Amino acid sequence: MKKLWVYLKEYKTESILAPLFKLLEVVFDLLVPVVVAKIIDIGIVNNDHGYIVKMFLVLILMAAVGLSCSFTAQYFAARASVGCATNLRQAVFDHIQGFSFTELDTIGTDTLITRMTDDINQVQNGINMGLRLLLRSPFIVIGSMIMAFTINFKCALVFVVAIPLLFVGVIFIMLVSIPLFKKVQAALDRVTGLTRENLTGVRVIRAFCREEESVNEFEKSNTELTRLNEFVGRISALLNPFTYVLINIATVILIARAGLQVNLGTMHQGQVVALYNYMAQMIVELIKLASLIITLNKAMACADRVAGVLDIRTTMHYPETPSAKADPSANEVEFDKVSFTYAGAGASSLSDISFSVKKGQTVGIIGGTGCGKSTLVSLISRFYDVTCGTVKLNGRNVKELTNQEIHDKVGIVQQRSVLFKGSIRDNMKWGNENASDSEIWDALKVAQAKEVVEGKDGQLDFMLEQNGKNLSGGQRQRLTIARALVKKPEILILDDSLSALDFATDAALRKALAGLEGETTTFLVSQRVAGIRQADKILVLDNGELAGSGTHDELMKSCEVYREIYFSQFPEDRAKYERGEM
Ligand SMILES: Nc1ncnc2c1ncn2[C@@H]1O[C@H](COP(=O)(O)OP(=O)(O)OP(=O)(O)O)[C@@H](O)[C@H]1O
Repeated sequence: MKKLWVYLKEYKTESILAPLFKLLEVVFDLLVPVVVAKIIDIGIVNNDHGYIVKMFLVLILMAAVGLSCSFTAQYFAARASVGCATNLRQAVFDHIQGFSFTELDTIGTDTLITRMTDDINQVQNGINMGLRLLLRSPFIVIGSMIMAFTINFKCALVFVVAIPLLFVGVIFIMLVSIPLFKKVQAALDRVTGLTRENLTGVRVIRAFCREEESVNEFEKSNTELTRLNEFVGRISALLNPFTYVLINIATVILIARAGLQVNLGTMHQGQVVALYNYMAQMIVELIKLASLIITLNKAMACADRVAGVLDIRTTMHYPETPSAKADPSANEVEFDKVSFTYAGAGASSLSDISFSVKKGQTVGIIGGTGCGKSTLVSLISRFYDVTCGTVKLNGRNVKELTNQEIHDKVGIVQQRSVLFKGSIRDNMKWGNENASDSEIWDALKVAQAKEVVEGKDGQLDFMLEQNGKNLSGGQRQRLTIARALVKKPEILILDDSLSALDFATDAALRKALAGLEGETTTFLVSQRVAGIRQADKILVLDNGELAGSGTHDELMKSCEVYREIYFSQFPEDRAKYERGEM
């Protein structure tokens, strides 16, 4: 929580001026009953029209000055709250960029989205209301009490009893409702998560006719959110009847006492009206204070959640400068007894993996679903830190390399093709921001995406929509491959990223990759033997373990897991193999 004050400190002047102008407004509000009392006790009692008109003009002047103070306070409060929320949103966004995949997996994107949007909006609202009303309401309440004392001591004692009782009630309800607001925001996370999952997977939902199940699941979460909101609402709503009952009892006692004093001749009617007005002002302010407290509770619960994101420290640290020199004679990539377990997962996804790859080699990685292929390649670009063992690039532990160095060296095309809103050129420049158009076209040519881009209006200037949704799946894949090629990586990883390509394009792409200038080391993750058969080295994974490594021919002889994968895809060869013909 303390962390968030830093963002408000930048708006120190506004944060001081907003309540200050609000207090000025309060001074005028508190003087109104005194002026009204004078109109009654002097103007009306003496039938002095001149005095009444004069005081009436004073009232109008006070209202005008009060209103300008109120506008000015609103202006400063809005500047401070919006500015603080903008800085906070930026800071949270920047902080999230530093998270490793482990932190992102652990906290989850849905809650991050809610915290960056709804939670920060609630904080903004809380700051705005707090700056304007947090001082105003108590000031009016206490001011009314003081003014009541200046009018009549005995009657003012009613205020002295009523006000502490009201505060106790308000604080009690506040303490009960704060933890509940956190639960509401967590339920909102779940609704956001479901909404995201359902909207992004809407095509699959329709294809599997799962609309009804989706609607039911959403309804369940939504109802839970409503139930929690209603529960918190009911508790918070207790504030209003509680304050009303107390204030009305106090008013009745006040009028009874004041009436008695008027009869005794120790008080004027105008003073009774003034006391009643102070009591009425207190009611309005206490109701405002009650709803302010609800808003502030909500804002504090949300601020806690936002601060929770800022409190997360990344577990992955990169050195500022490389702490060792690359050894050109060493293997390009080397895994030494590597094991890896995802945070929070019970079982390890990779166990005791060792292999080495020379510069320029093509490595195929094959294995059944969930055997650890993507996990293995994600360790090369240090998306995760190994649990045991070491991953080396050119003889250096990846942990000794700077972030920039790793990302300059390794180009990875992931299973899911992600493109961003913007022109094709902008997307290609993610690979290398200084890439010329001709370098981009070269990469597009290798990725078999040249024709795709040539067919679009404006070619490299063609605007992609969010996630590249105005392209087909295959077109997206080719563009993501081109994007990785633009930076001319020393190590290129294609993580099952040729799956949406037809056979002819797949073959042409592989040929083009093989003909790349320089010595690119390529990792091809595939479920299809045909896709990796020509590789210099094939790694066969089975349930997180390395079941074999070697060329296709070597593995056909030595690795049963590989043979089984091969025969499942080429069943006609099984008989030949059994007859010893291959
Ligand atoms: N972020 C994650 N958190 C926890 N477990 C994960 C995570 N990602 C993958 N796993 C688990 O790690 C194991 C290996 O997953 P991985 O994605 O590497 O498999 P894969 O061989 O690439 O599968 P596929 O061929 O289906 O893409 C699986 O059991 C999976 O459930």
